[in-house]
Amino acid sequence: MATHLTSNHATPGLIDHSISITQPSDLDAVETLKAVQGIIGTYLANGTTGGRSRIPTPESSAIPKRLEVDKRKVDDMNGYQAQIVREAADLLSEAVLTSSPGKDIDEVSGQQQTDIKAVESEPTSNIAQAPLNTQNMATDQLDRGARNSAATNTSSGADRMESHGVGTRKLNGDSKANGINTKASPPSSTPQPNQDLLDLTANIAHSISQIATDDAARIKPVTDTLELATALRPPGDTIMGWFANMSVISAVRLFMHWGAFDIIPSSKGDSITYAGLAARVNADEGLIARVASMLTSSNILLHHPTSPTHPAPSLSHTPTSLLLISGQPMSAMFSLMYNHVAAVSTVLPSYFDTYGRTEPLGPAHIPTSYLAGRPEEDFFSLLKKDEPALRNFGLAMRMTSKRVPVTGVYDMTGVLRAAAAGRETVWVDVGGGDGHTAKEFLREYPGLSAGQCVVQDMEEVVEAAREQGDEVLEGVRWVGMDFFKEAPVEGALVYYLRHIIRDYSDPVATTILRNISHAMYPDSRVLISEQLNPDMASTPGPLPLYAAFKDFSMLSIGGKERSLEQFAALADAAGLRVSGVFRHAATAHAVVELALKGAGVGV
Ligand SMILES: C[S@@+](CC[C@H](N)C(=O)[O-])C[C@H]1O[C@@H](n2cnc3c(N)ncnc32)[C@H](O)[C@@H]1O
Repeated sequence: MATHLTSNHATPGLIDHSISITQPSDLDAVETLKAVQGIIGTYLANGTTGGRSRIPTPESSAIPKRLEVDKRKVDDMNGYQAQIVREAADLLSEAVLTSSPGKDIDEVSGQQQTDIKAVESEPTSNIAQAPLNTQNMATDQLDRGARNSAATNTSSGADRMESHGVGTRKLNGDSKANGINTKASPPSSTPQPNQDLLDLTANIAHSISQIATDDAARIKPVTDTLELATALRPPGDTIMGWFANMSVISAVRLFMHWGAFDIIPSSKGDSITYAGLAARVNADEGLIARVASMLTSSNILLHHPTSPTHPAPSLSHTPTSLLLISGQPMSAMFSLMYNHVAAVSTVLPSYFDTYGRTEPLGPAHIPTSYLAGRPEEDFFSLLKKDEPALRNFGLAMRMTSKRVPVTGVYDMTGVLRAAAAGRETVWVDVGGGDGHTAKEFLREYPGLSAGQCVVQDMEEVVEAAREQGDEVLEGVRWVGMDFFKEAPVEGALVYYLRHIIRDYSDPVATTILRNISHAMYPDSRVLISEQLNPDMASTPGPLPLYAAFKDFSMLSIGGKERSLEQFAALADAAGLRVSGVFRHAATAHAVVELALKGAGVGV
């Protein structure tokens, strides 16, 4: 993965490094989005000229009240692309024609017009290879766009059209998202496109141009696409959608519990009859059909009616259901989320009635341990006593390294310099689990040797990891410890905490950091690698939904996601200071670097 490191000294005294990823683009998706933009662009270009409408009147239009898809462009595409373009054009034309041009538009300086040609004429490769300052600017705008646009997730589609439309975007200064020029043009009495939706489509196209094969970079366009869908969906359907989701989750849970995903043949083209599956899981065929219906309706499994190739109704896997087969990290994560978020949600009201309406302080007396009937335990001590659950947790953590970047965020120059100079202990992975993240660093940076690395975790975890005998980790020093009580390795260059601090409340997180601070040398650094929330007080609009959900789910175990200001407060309480911030462009993930207060330049 090629990365560019840039520094942005926006906050005095704080180094803010932003990573932009230069990757090959997903051309099919980009072309599709560009075609959608082209349609919107054509509509806009025809729609207003100096205030005079050039849109054909409904009577003279061959396809009245619909955007006319450029037939030649669609014919050039493959069937799937063409279908997406037609559907998008239909959806957008509905939104365009149903959104009210009145109040919002009058409040701003006239209808804005997106100059889509600027994007269309720029080859995708140019977008990916644009000068760094341009890329970072675009990314920054995208991030702000995501935050602003996430506002709509909490309001109904109808509210959104009225209160989060053109006017809001304009007021938030977000009308030039992604470097796409917007021009003011006089208001027109003709029904006008909703600029917010057009900006969002442009955002999506831009984000897709940045993605390659890693899941992390796909999150942004997916989130924006969901927002687009939310904006276009009638409000009642949004709520009905939640009900449907609840049933999907129940059905997935049942199929996992019955081992049904494991029994459906996983090789391409293979299927199993409903009757066959029912027999294998010892269930009634009618029951299997009803549960499976939730999964086929939501495109998790594929239904095959009776046909020459399927003598009886059958089921087969999709790429999604393959991830739910036991032993897959995503399947492990589903169990984790089900047990510690979905199931815990049923006791949250009584938990807060019992403990008071305050953030859980932890590490014990958290919603998860309350549900388990052992409130005096903390999350990990509960896990330690349940061997399958502990194994499942370790497996689930592997999934997070696929979706959230491990390497490629922090600038490793100083680390590699210290490694080359022969420093005894360069890297201590605190709460490093089975060493899967240490392994990624060792693979990515051959200059760092296993003997210079330590992986610390609870005794039980370290024992199990050692037994795995992973080749890449050979030579790594494994240390069983309790980070609430100690930091047994002194003077390492880096104390790396990935997804540790977020598991705990402020007082507990401070204890962990303070213990580490006692082991640090003046040039040592703590690296906190996790989600970095925007500051709620100064950011217009709420968190992106994905970021909010991650924070809310941490509530169950007494943890939280934090902003830079919150990390700075933690650091201060632990005798440390924030010395750098390294953001990942495609996700909300970052590495926050801490140094001892008063220590000079280090890494
Ligand atoms: C959320 S996981 C993160 C694992 C890994 N850093 C990653 O990013 O995948 C938290 C880790 O902290 C470890 N842990 C929990 N309590 C601990 C304690 N008191 N002392 C040391 N390690 C602990 C857990 O066993 C687990 O491996």
